[in-house]
Amino acid sequence: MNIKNKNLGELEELCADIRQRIIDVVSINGGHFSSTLGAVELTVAMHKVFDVQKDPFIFDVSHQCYPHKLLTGRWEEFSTIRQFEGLSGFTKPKESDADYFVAGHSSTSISLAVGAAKAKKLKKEASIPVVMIGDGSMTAGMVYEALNELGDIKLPVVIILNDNEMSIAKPIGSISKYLSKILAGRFYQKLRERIDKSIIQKLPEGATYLAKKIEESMKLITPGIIFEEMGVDYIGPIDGHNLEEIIETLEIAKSINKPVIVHAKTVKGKGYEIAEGQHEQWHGVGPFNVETGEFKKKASAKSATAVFADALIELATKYENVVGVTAAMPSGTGIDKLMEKFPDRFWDVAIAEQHAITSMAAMAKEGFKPFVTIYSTFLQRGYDQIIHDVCIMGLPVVFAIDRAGIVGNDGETHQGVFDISYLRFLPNMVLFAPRDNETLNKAIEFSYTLNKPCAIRYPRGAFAQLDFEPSPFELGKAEVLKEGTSNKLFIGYGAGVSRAYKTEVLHKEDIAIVDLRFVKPIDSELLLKLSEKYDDWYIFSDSQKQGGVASAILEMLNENNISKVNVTSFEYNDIFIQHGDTKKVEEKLELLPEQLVNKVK
Ligand SMILES: Cc1ncc(C[n+]2csc(CCOP(=O)(O)OP(=O)(O)O)c2C)c(N)n1
Ligand SMILES: CC(=O)[C@@H](O)[C@H](O)COP(=O)(O)O
Ligand SMILES: [Mg+2]
Repeated sequence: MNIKNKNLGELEELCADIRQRIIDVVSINGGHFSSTLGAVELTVAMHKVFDVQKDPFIFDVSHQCYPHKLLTGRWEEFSTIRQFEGLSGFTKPKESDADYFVAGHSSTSISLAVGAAKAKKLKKEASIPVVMIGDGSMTAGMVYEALNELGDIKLPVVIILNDNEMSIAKPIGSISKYLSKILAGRFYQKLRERIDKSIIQKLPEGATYLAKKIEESMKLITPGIIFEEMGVDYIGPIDGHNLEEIIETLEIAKSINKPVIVHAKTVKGKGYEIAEGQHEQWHGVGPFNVETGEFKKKASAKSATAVFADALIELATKYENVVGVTAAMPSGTGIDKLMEKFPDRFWDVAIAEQHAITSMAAMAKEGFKPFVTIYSTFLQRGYDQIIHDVCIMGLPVVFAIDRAGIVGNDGETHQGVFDISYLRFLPNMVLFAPRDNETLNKAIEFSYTLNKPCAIRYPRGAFAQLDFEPSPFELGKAEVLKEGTSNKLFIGYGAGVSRAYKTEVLHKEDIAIVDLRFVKPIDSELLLKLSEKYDDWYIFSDSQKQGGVASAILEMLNENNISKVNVTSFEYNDIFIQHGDTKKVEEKLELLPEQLVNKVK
């Protein structure tokens, strides 16, 4: 859609249409709602002032990119957003040239802009990267690594800081307090403008030293001093819903040919009154009734997250040295309940996965039992910290890995499929997984007794319930759930156990089922014994095949010179898994029990 020739009134009408389209579609499909509604005017202004054909438009996290999708040829297709084989909920260059990069994890945008600006300069292309980043995403370290270089090399980059005073939950830390102070202090901005007009501009020509001194002292009352001191100009705060003000400001920012932050104050959920303001539940939503704001799907079974949180509350009540963190996902990980009950022992550290891990490593050294509660996908951010600060030291940090396996509509940036592969080869690390709610309780109990780093994984949503008696975990011990009369053996890990079980039920033969429980250390004693009885092994696990559970089993068999066993892995094979309803995605991957049973046959 070319909006360059539209006047202010037409652009305002367009904003209203965009909002309506978002409300209509997200109320049916679900999606990231309040962030995207709050970014409508900023996005329209970006498209008015910059040229998406030549200026990289970079959306941080990109969960707020729906208006951008609507403005770049995806108005009709928007009804498929986050659906299987439909539009992605995030930016995705394969979907449109207007999407500069895939994003889904936060705080990468300014680094991308720095790289893009360097490239454009070398290629002698006239182009200005434009970033949109939220206040929550400004808490992560990568942002400051990028600003550190940007303020030094001073390439032209326009950073729109979309400040709605919210992360998913309430924002945490001194950066967010600082930004709020700026928002409260528009007075200083006015004062600065007045000093500029009444003093500096009236100085006689040649009084550059004096002008510089006044300019420097004014920085002390400049709202964005922290950015200015880093070498990046600051303009703001402006009203991020006032189209005229935004367009004017972006024109200035574009013209100065230097790195600049435009600080815009916005309201999350703007335009849908029920969601307006600081309401965490409107960040990411399921289908809802537009009239009443009531969510349509009620959770039926208790989620693994809720089971985990209750188990941890019990543990923390029993043992005072139990502590824990979340990196900006308090409700997503269930840690909100622990922060409420034990405010001195559980923390939200903002979007700072690396810091979360290393700070908990130190707590472990001091004799505490820390739980790093984190989504599988976001644990990737803290990989060096796991190795360098936890595993080398052999510290008893528990990684409670939520959203393991396919997460559904968020898609490839958020699937929790790599954790086993990237953790399994780390010395000192113990990896185990519960198969259902009862064994999740047992897993948490067991984790307390381990004096080593360990990781427990569990899925998004609820476990399928199984009827097997939950026995306590014992280090490196698997469990035979059922013997069989055929020569086949089903081995499940975590939520894979229930898939193995469902497949067995559909099969005509009587097949043995083992819950592996530990992928590291693996129960070689039991598996070697089973190799005498069963020749065809099938591995069920919600994890990447390469380096995953079947890999661990094959390594063990190879080390023990067992060649008579055929191993078939029903893990994900070397693929970034796309978005959509989990069942549809699994069907496409041919991983539904009714599909697996045919493969086994
Ligand atoms: C590395 C990483 N950690 C956590 C998240 C989960 N997450 C997605 S959006 C978000 C909040 C971002 O807040 P902000 O940037 O202010 O955007 P808003 O939704 O307020 O517009 C969080 C924590 C993520 N995407 N990436
Ligand atoms: C954009 C982002 O990273 C989060 O909002 C994420 O989509 C939350 O996922 P859950 O819905 O699984 O908590
Ligand atoms: Mg925000």
